Amino acid sequence: MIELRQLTKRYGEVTAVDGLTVDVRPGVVTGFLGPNGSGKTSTMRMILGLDRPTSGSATVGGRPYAGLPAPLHEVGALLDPHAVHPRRRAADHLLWLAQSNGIGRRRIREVLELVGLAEVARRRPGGFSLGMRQRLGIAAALLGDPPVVLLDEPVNGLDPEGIRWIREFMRGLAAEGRTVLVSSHLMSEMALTADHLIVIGRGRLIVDTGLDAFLRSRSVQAVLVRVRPGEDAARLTDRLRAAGATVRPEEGDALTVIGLSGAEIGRAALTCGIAVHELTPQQSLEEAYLDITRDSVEFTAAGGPS
Ligand SMILES: Nc1ncnc2c1ncn2[C@@H]1O[C@H](COP(=O)(O)OP(=O)(O)OP(=O)(O)O)[C@@H](O)[C@H]1O
Repeated sequence: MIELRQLTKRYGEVTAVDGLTVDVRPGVVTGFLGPNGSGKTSTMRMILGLDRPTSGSATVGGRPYAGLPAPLHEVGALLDPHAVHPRRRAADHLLWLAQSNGIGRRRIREVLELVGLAEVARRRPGGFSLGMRQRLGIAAALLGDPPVVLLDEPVNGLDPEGIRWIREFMRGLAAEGRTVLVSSHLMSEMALTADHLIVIGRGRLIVDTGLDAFLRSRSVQAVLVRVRPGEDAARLTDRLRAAGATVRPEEGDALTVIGLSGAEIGRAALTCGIAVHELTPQQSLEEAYLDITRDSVEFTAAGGPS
Protein backbone atom coordinates (compact mmCIF):
# COMPACT_ATOMS: atom_id res chain seq x y z
CA MET A 1 0.00 0.00 0.00
CA ILE A 2 1.19 3.49 -0.87
CA GLU A 3 -0.13 6.37 1.23
CA LEU A 4 0.13 9.99 0.18
CA ARG A 5 -0.84 12.59 2.75
CA GLN A 6 -1.08 16.24 1.73
CA LEU A 7 1.89 15.55 -0.51
CA THR A 8 3.24 18.80 -1.94
CA LYS A 9 6.23 19.63 -4.15
CA ARG A 10 7.24 23.09 -5.25
CA TYR A 11 10.01 23.88 -7.70
CA GLY A 12 10.51 27.61 -7.20
CA GLU A 13 7.33 29.25 -8.46
CA VAL A 14 5.88 25.99 -9.82
CA THR A 15 3.72 23.84 -7.58
CA ALA A 16 4.13 20.44 -9.24
CA VAL A 17 2.17 18.47 -6.61
CA ASP A 18 -0.40 20.22 -4.48
CA GLY A 19 -1.75 18.63 -1.28
CA LEU A 20 -2.28 15.14 -2.73
CA THR A 21 -3.94 12.68 -0.34
CA VAL A 22 -4.67 9.17 -1.67
CA ASP A 23 -4.12 5.51 -0.87
CA VAL A 24 -2.92 3.14 -3.59
CA ARG A 25 -4.17 -0.32 -2.67
CA PRO A 26 -2.83 -3.80 -3.29
CA GLY A 27 -4.39 -6.38 -5.60
CA VAL A 28 -5.46 -3.97 -8.33
CA VAL A 29 -3.84 -1.94 -11.08
CA THR A 30 -4.20 1.75 -10.23
CA GLY A 31 -3.97 4.07 -13.21
CA PHE A 32 -2.36 7.41 -12.38
CA LEU A 33 -3.63 9.83 -14.97
CA GLY A 34 -3.18 13.47 -15.76
CA PRO A 35 -2.29 15.75 -18.66
CA ASN A 36 1.37 16.47 -19.39
CA GLY A 37 2.97 18.39 -16.56
CA SER A 38 0.26 17.53 -14.03
CA GLY A 39 2.74 16.14 -11.49
CA LYS A 40 2.69 12.37 -12.03
CA THR A 41 6.45 11.91 -12.33
CA SER A 42 7.11 14.27 -9.43
CA THR A 43 4.73 12.22 -7.26
CA MET A 44 6.41 8.96 -8.23
CA ARG A 45 9.85 10.40 -7.58
CA MET A 46 8.78 11.38 -4.07
CA ILE A 47 7.34 7.91 -3.40
CA LEU A 48 10.73 6.53 -4.46
CA GLY A 49 12.71 8.94 -2.30
CA LEU A 50 14.33 10.55 -5.36
CA ASP A 51 12.83 13.91 -4.45
CA ARG A 52 11.95 15.27 -1.05
CA PRO A 53 8.41 16.62 -0.51
CA THR A 54 8.15 20.33 0.23
CA SER A 55 5.49 19.27 2.74
CA GLY A 56 3.28 16.27 3.44
CA SER A 57 4.38 12.67 3.10
CA ALA A 58 4.58 9.64 0.83
CA THR A 59 4.95 6.26 2.50
CA VAL A 60 5.19 2.66 1.30
CA GLY A 61 3.93 0.06 3.76
CA GLY A 62 3.80 2.80 6.38
CA ARG A 63 7.36 4.08 5.97
CA PRO A 64 8.97 6.74 3.83
CA TYR A 65 11.26 5.23 1.17
CA ALA A 66 14.38 6.43 2.97
CA GLY A 67 13.28 4.48 6.05
CA LEU A 68 12.83 1.16 4.26
CA PRO A 69 15.39 -1.38 5.46
CA ALA A 70 15.57 -3.21 2.09
CA PRO A 71 14.06 -0.87 -0.53
CA LEU A 72 14.39 -3.21 -3.54
CA HIS A 73 12.39 -5.81 -1.63
CA GLU A 74 9.67 -3.29 -0.88
CA VAL A 75 9.26 -1.20 -4.05
CA GLY A 76 10.23 -1.80 -7.66
CA ALA A 77 10.07 0.98 -10.22
CA LEU A 78 10.38 1.56 -13.92
CA LEU A 79 10.93 5.26 -14.47
CA ASP A 80 13.11 5.57 -17.55
CA PRO A 81 13.73 2.60 -19.85
CA HIS A 82 16.87 4.27 -21.18
CA ALA A 83 18.51 4.25 -17.76
CA VAL A 84 20.63 1.21 -18.57
CA HIS A 85 24.27 1.14 -19.57
CA PRO A 86 24.19 0.42 -23.32
CA ARG A 87 27.36 -1.68 -23.23
CA ARG A 88 26.74 -3.66 -20.06
CA ARG A 89 25.13 -7.02 -20.91
CA ALA A 90 21.50 -7.41 -19.78
CA ALA A 91 22.36 -10.04 -17.17
CA ASP A 92 25.31 -7.99 -15.90
CA HIS A 93 23.11 -4.91 -15.54
CA LEU A 94 20.84 -6.95 -13.26
CA LEU A 95 23.79 -8.58 -11.47
CA TRP A 96 25.19 -5.17 -10.60
CA LEU A 97 21.84 -4.11 -9.14
CA ALA A 98 21.31 -7.44 -7.38
CA GLN A 99 24.74 -7.51 -5.77
CA SER A 100 24.39 -4.03 -4.35
CA ASN A 101 21.16 -5.20 -2.69
CA GLY A 102 22.21 -8.63 -1.44
CA ILE A 103 20.17 -10.52 -4.04
CA GLY A 104 21.51 -13.85 -5.36
CA ARG A 105 22.32 -14.75 -8.99
CA ARG A 106 19.48 -17.22 -9.27
CA ARG A 107 16.95 -14.41 -9.09
CA ILE A 108 18.49 -12.81 -12.20
CA ARG A 109 17.66 -15.85 -14.29
CA GLU A 110 14.15 -15.87 -12.81
CA VAL A 111 13.34 -12.25 -13.61
CA LEU A 112 14.81 -12.53 -17.11
CA GLU A 113 12.51 -15.48 -17.71
CA LEU A 114 9.54 -13.63 -16.21
CA VAL A 115 9.91 -10.81 -18.73
CA GLY A 116 10.84 -13.05 -21.65
CA LEU A 117 14.47 -11.90 -22.01
CA ALA A 118 16.25 -15.11 -20.96
CA GLU A 119 17.52 -15.71 -24.49
CA VAL A 120 19.16 -12.31 -24.78
CA ALA A 121 20.70 -12.28 -21.30
CA ARG A 122 24.23 -12.07 -22.75
CA ARG A 123 23.40 -9.30 -25.22
CA ARG A 124 24.10 -5.61 -24.68
CA PRO A 125 21.00 -3.35 -24.30
CA GLY A 126 22.57 -0.85 -26.74
CA GLY A 127 21.00 -2.95 -29.51
CA PHE A 128 17.67 -3.55 -27.75
CA SER A 129 14.36 -2.26 -29.05
CA LEU A 130 12.38 0.06 -26.76
CA GLY A 131 10.11 -2.87 -25.88
CA MET A 132 13.10 -4.99 -24.82
CA ARG A 133 14.47 -2.12 -22.74
CA GLN A 134 11.11 -1.79 -21.03
CA ARG A 135 11.22 -5.49 -20.23
CA LEU A 136 14.74 -5.17 -18.85
CA GLY A 137 13.61 -2.23 -16.73
CA ILE A 138 10.73 -4.31 -15.40
CA ALA A 139 13.09 -7.22 -14.69
CA ALA A 140 15.21 -4.82 -12.62
CA ALA A 141 12.12 -3.55 -10.80
CA LEU A 142 11.17 -7.12 -9.87
CA LEU A 143 14.61 -8.26 -8.67
CA GLY A 144 13.66 -7.95 -5.00
CA ASP A 145 10.19 -9.51 -5.57
CA PRO A 146 8.61 -6.30 -4.19
CA PRO A 147 4.94 -6.07 -3.15
CA VAL A 148 4.74 -2.55 -4.64
CA VAL A 149 5.53 -1.76 -8.29
CA LEU A 150 5.57 1.70 -9.93
CA LEU A 151 5.70 2.21 -13.68
CA ASP A 152 5.95 5.66 -15.26
CA GLU A 153 4.33 5.77 -18.72
CA PRO A 154 5.42 2.19 -19.51
CA VAL A 155 3.64 1.92 -22.87
CA ASN A 156 5.00 5.17 -24.34
CA GLY A 157 6.41 4.48 -27.78
CA LEU A 158 5.68 0.74 -27.77
CA ASP A 159 4.15 -1.21 -30.64
CA PRO A 160 0.77 -2.97 -30.12
CA GLU A 161 2.41 -6.26 -29.18
CA GLY A 162 4.61 -4.53 -26.57
CA ILE A 163 1.63 -2.63 -25.19
CA ARG A 164 -0.39 -5.83 -24.83
CA TRP A 165 2.47 -7.60 -23.11
CA ILE A 166 2.95 -4.82 -20.52
CA ARG A 167 -0.80 -4.57 -19.95
CA GLU A 168 -1.11 -8.29 -19.23
CA PHE A 169 2.04 -8.31 -17.15
CA MET A 170 0.74 -5.51 -14.91
CA ARG A 171 -2.56 -7.29 -14.48
CA GLY A 172 -0.67 -10.44 -13.52
CA LEU A 173 1.33 -8.54 -10.88
CA ALA A 174 -1.88 -7.16 -9.38
CA ALA A 175 -3.50 -10.60 -9.43
CA GLU A 176 -0.59 -11.81 -7.28
CA GLY A 177 -1.71 -9.26 -4.69
CA ARG A 178 0.85 -6.54 -5.45
CA THR A 179 0.21 -2.82 -5.41
CA VAL A 180 0.64 -1.64 -9.01
CA LEU A 181 0.71 2.09 -9.78
CA VAL A 182 1.04 2.97 -13.46
CA SER A 183 1.08 6.49 -14.83
CA SER A 184 -0.24 7.51 -18.21
CA HIS A 185 -1.68 10.52 -19.95
CA LEU A 186 -3.95 8.28 -22.05
CA MET A 187 -7.35 7.46 -20.67
CA SER A 188 -8.00 4.97 -23.45
CA GLU A 189 -4.96 2.95 -22.36
CA MET A 190 -5.91 3.00 -18.71
CA ALA A 191 -9.45 1.91 -19.53
CA LEU A 192 -7.99 -1.36 -20.77
CA THR A 193 -5.53 -1.85 -17.92
CA ALA A 194 -6.60 -0.22 -14.69
CA ASP A 195 -9.16 -1.26 -12.09
CA HIS A 196 -8.86 1.99 -10.19
CA LEU A 197 -8.18 5.54 -11.36
CA ILE A 198 -6.43 8.43 -9.73
CA VAL A 199 -6.65 11.52 -11.92
CA ILE A 200 -4.69 14.67 -11.15
CA GLY A 201 -4.51 18.08 -12.78
CA ARG A 202 -2.01 20.80 -11.89
CA GLY A 203 -0.83 18.62 -9.03
CA ARG A 204 -4.28 18.36 -7.43
CA LEU A 205 -6.53 15.36 -7.03
CA ILE A 206 -9.48 15.39 -9.42
CA VAL A 207 -10.75 11.81 -9.23
CA ASP A 208 -10.01 8.80 -7.02
CA THR A 209 -12.43 6.04 -7.98
CA GLY A 210 -12.94 2.58 -9.46
CA LEU A 211 -12.93 2.40 -13.26
CA ASP A 212 -16.50 1.06 -13.35
CA ALA A 213 -17.80 3.83 -11.11
CA PHE A 214 -15.97 6.38 -13.25
CA LEU A 215 -17.59 5.02 -16.39
CA ARG A 216 -21.05 5.03 -14.81
CA SER A 217 -20.87 8.50 -13.33
CA ARG A 218 -18.95 10.36 -16.00
CA SER A 219 -20.19 8.85 -19.17
CA VAL A 220 -20.45 11.54 -21.82
CA GLN A 221 -22.49 11.08 -24.95
CA ALA A 222 -20.34 11.50 -28.05
CA VAL A 223 -21.27 10.69 -31.64
CA LEU A 224 -19.03 10.59 -34.69
CA VAL A 225 -20.79 12.16 -37.66
CA ARG A 226 -19.72 12.19 -41.28
CA VAL A 227 -21.39 14.37 -43.88
CA ARG A 228 -20.16 15.89 -47.16
CA PRO A 229 -17.20 18.11 -46.24
CA GLY A 230 -17.39 21.82 -46.86
CA GLU A 231 -20.77 23.50 -46.88
CA ASP A 232 -22.77 20.55 -45.45
CA ALA A 233 -20.34 20.10 -42.57
CA ALA A 234 -20.35 23.84 -41.82
CA ARG A 235 -24.14 24.12 -41.92
CA LEU A 236 -24.66 21.06 -39.73
CA THR A 237 -22.04 22.30 -37.27
CA ASP A 238 -23.90 25.62 -36.92
CA ARG A 239 -27.22 23.87 -36.53
CA LEU A 240 -25.95 21.45 -33.85
CA ARG A 241 -24.17 24.19 -31.94
CA ALA A 242 -27.38 26.23 -31.98
CA ALA A 243 -29.08 23.19 -30.43
CA GLY A 244 -26.55 23.30 -27.59
CA ALA A 245 -24.10 20.60 -28.75
CA THR A 246 -20.33 20.79 -28.68
CA VAL A 247 -18.98 20.05 -32.16
CA ARG A 248 -15.34 19.26 -32.83
CA PRO A 249 -13.94 18.70 -36.33
CA GLU A 250 -11.85 15.51 -36.48
CA GLU A 251 -9.15 14.28 -38.88
CA GLY A 252 -10.53 13.85 -42.35
CA ASP A 253 -14.09 15.04 -42.78
CA ALA A 254 -15.68 13.77 -39.54
CA LEU A 255 -17.23 15.69 -36.63
CA THR A 256 -17.43 14.63 -33.00
CA VAL A 257 -20.69 15.82 -31.48
CA ILE A 258 -21.22 15.88 -27.73
CA GLY A 259 -24.50 16.55 -26.01
CA LEU A 260 -27.02 15.20 -28.54
CA SER A 261 -28.10 11.65 -29.33
CA GLY A 262 -27.60 10.03 -32.75
CA ALA A 263 -31.35 10.34 -33.38
CA GLU A 264 -31.34 14.06 -32.55
CA ILE A 265 -28.36 14.66 -34.85
CA GLY A 266 -30.05 12.67 -37.63
CA ARG A 267 -33.24 14.74 -37.30
CA ALA A 268 -31.27 18.00 -37.31
CA ALA A 269 -29.51 16.92 -40.52
CA LEU A 270 -32.82 15.96 -42.10
CA THR A 271 -34.40 19.34 -41.39
CA CYS A 272 -31.38 20.99 -43.06
CA GLY A 273 -31.64 18.63 -46.04
CA ILE A 274 -28.15 17.22 -45.37
CA ALA A 275 -27.29 13.59 -46.19
CA VAL A 276 -25.56 11.80 -43.30
CA HIS A 277 -22.85 9.33 -44.35
CA GLU A 278 -22.04 8.01 -40.90
CA LEU A 279 -23.44 8.32 -37.38
CA THR A 280 -21.51 6.26 -34.81
CA PRO A 281 -21.80 6.44 -31.01
CA GLN A 282 -18.29 6.82 -29.59
CA GLN A 283 -16.62 5.32 -26.61
CA SER A 284 -17.12 8.19 -24.25
CA LEU A 285 -14.24 7.62 -21.90
CA GLU A 286 -11.71 9.89 -23.55
CA GLU A 287 -14.34 12.64 -23.64
CA ALA A 288 -15.07 12.20 -19.93
CA TYR A 289 -11.37 12.44 -19.19
CA LEU A 290 -10.87 15.52 -21.36
CA ASP A 291 -13.87 17.04 -19.68
CA ILE A 292 -12.58 16.65 -16.14
CA THR A 293 -9.00 17.69 -16.93
CA ARG A 294 -9.82 20.54 -19.33
CA ASP A 295 -9.22 23.23 -16.73
CA SER A 296 -5.89 21.80 -15.71
CA VAL A 297 -4.16 21.33 -19.04
CA GLU A 298 -0.89 23.28 -18.97
CA PHE A 299 -1.00 24.45 -22.57
CA THR A 300 -4.20 24.53 -24.60
CA ALA A 301 -4.25 25.44 -28.27
CA ALA A 302 -5.58 28.96 -28.61
CA GLY A 303 -8.57 29.52 -30.85
CA GLY A 304 -9.44 25.83 -31.08
CA PRO A 305 -12.93 24.70 -32.02
CA SER A 306 -15.50 24.57 -29.25
N1 LIG B 1 13.19 19.43 -11.45
C1 LIG B 1 12.25 20.31 -11.77
N2 LIG B 1 12.48 21.63 -11.74
C2 LIG B 1 11.54 22.55 -12.05
N3 LIG B 1 10.28 22.22 -12.42
C3 LIG B 1 9.98 20.92 -12.50
C4 LIG B 1 10.93 19.89 -12.18
N4 LIG B 1 10.32 18.69 -12.34
C5 LIG B 1 9.05 18.95 -12.73
N5 LIG B 1 8.84 20.29 -12.83
C6 LIG B 1 7.57 20.95 -13.20
O1 LIG B 1 6.55 20.41 -12.38
C7 LIG B 1 5.35 20.20 -13.11
C8 LIG B 1 4.95 18.74 -13.04
O2 LIG B 1 5.87 17.94 -13.79
P1 LIG B 1 5.85 16.34 -13.82
O3 LIG B 1 6.99 15.91 -14.68
O4 LIG B 1 5.78 15.81 -12.45
O5 LIG B 1 4.47 16.07 -14.56
P2 LIG B 1 3.97 14.80 -15.34
O6 LIG B 1 2.51 14.69 -15.03
O7 LIG B 1 4.82 13.63 -15.04
O8 LIG B 1 4.14 15.24 -16.85
P3 LIG B 1 4.49 14.39 -18.17
O9 LIG B 1 3.27 13.57 -18.47
O10 LIG B 1 4.73 15.50 -19.16
O11 LIG B 1 5.72 13.59 -17.85
C9 LIG B 1 5.63 20.69 -14.53
O12 LIG B 1 5.18 22.02 -14.62
C10 LIG B 1 7.14 20.63 -14.63
O13 LIG B 1 7.61 21.58 -15.54
